[in-house]
Amino acid sequence: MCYENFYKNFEKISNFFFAIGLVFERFLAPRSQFFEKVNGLGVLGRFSCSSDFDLTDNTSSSVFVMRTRTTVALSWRILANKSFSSFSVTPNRLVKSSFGCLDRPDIWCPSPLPSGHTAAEIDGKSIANEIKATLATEVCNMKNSIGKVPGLGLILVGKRKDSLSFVRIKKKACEQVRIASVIIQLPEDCTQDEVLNVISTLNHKESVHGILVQLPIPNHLCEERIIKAVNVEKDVDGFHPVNMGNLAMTGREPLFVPCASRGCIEVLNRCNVEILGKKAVVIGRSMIGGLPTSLLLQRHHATVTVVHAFTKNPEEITCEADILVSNVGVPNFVRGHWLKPGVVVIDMGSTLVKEKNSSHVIGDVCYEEAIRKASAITPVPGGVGPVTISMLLFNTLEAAKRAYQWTQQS
Ligand SMILES: NC(=O)C1=CN([C@@H]2O[C@H](COP(=O)(O)OP(=O)(O)OC[C@H]3O[C@@H](n4cnc5c(N)ncnc54)[C@H](OP(=O)(O)O)[C@@H]3O)[C@@H](O)[C@H]2O)C=CC1
Ligand SMILES: Nc1nc(=O)c2c([nH]1)NC[C@@H]1CN(c3ccc(C(=O)N[C@@H](CCC(=O)O)C(=O)O)cc3)C=[N+]21
Repeated sequence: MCYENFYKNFEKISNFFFAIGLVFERFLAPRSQFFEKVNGLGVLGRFSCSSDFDLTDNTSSSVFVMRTRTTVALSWRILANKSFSSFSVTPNRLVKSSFGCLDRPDIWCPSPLPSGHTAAEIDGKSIANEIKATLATEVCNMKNSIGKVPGLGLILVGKRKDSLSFVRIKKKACEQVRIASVIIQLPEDCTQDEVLNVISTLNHKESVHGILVQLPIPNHLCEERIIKAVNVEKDVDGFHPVNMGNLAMTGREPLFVPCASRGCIEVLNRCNVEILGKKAVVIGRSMIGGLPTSLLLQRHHATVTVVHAFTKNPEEITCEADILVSNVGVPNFVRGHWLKPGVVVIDMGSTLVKEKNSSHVIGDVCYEEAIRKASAITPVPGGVGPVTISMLLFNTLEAAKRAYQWTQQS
């Protein structure tokens, strides 16, 4: 009875919100900067006023309680003037609620974004330039104070076009911030020992503070042994099992965090995207991309789901994400209908595609479709890739600072 009385009043209020929300959404929102807040009200109303349940039944009552709590939480968020992305955490699948399992289909669908909506394009190049400017100053200060600069050794086995291109980009970035770099190229058919010898030489070289073996390497070589051979203190890729293990363990600090994953968090932070408590879905679980990114997102207190090649119906998982990271290497893999409206998309895919005489890189996400749904998205090229490179420079400077026990103040 108590519920019923409360519900009657509650429904009146929520219907009122719903009506206002609809009016704004239909007539004013397309021209109003206040759409985000108003849409939130529409969502709130729509969420709470759907009355397809019977209050006499216990399960429905618990749903009602859940709706009430959600609505109160949403109201608080609206009043607290939070951003649109905050609304995207609305639980739209009551069936999965911990408040009781209902054998019902979805009863609320997110309202569509206004027609003509396009996501904010995240400018990774500018972010990378900002980071590089700070790093360049620090490298210069180091040089002036102790007469040393950080050094990076890049090992490239074989002649893969994409690897060659990535290594060149890394070397050029080093030059921009005055980090010394050396590329050591080995033939496709080199032996395991030859690679290990090069790593050992660089491990002992005082002027080299970071070592990177460009991946993938030819199949006859043992990736595991090669990565393990890099001195943990020079492992600027963060792929050494000790660094990766420490990343996975709460309370432990890896010496280096993989550059792409750090780049992903850097992009989210700089775009003021809240990570804590958000649903993040990472597509891919490779050592260089998906796995460390999922670990790092957990460290930032996101609730993380990993999608991989054996995941059934991946779109059912991705469409719940507030933050979606894709690291697969298949162009246009992620389609528009895989996304929840308002999601923030980080496209880590970077596949080199040949076209007649030229070649260019393509991401994993179908950009044209995604911009109709996402609130923000990293393009390819010019998104998270350049930030990844700047994180490699950051890690190399960190390695040198540790080696010389040098800090800005000293
Ligand atoms: N921008 C950046 O900073 C970086 C970009 N990259 C780019 O990311 C892409 C992936 O690289 P890399 O991690 O080396 O590739 P890998 O091939 O090592 O890993 C690909 C991942 O995608 C998963 N996958 C493959 N097919 C599917 C599918 N149909 N559905 C769901 N998941 C699938 C695989 O799952 P499973 O494990 O089950 O096989 C695997 O975990 C490349 O384009 C690369 O250039 C990589 C690192 C950094
Ligand atoms: N040991 C190792 N460490 C890596 O970090 C590593 C690796 N191996 N193997 C391959 C992947 C891939 N990766 C990219 C980094 C930057 C861009 C990048 O800067 N992309 C530019 C475009 C590049 C272009 O135009 O060719 C952009 O997106 O704007 C892309 C991909 C690092 N990886």
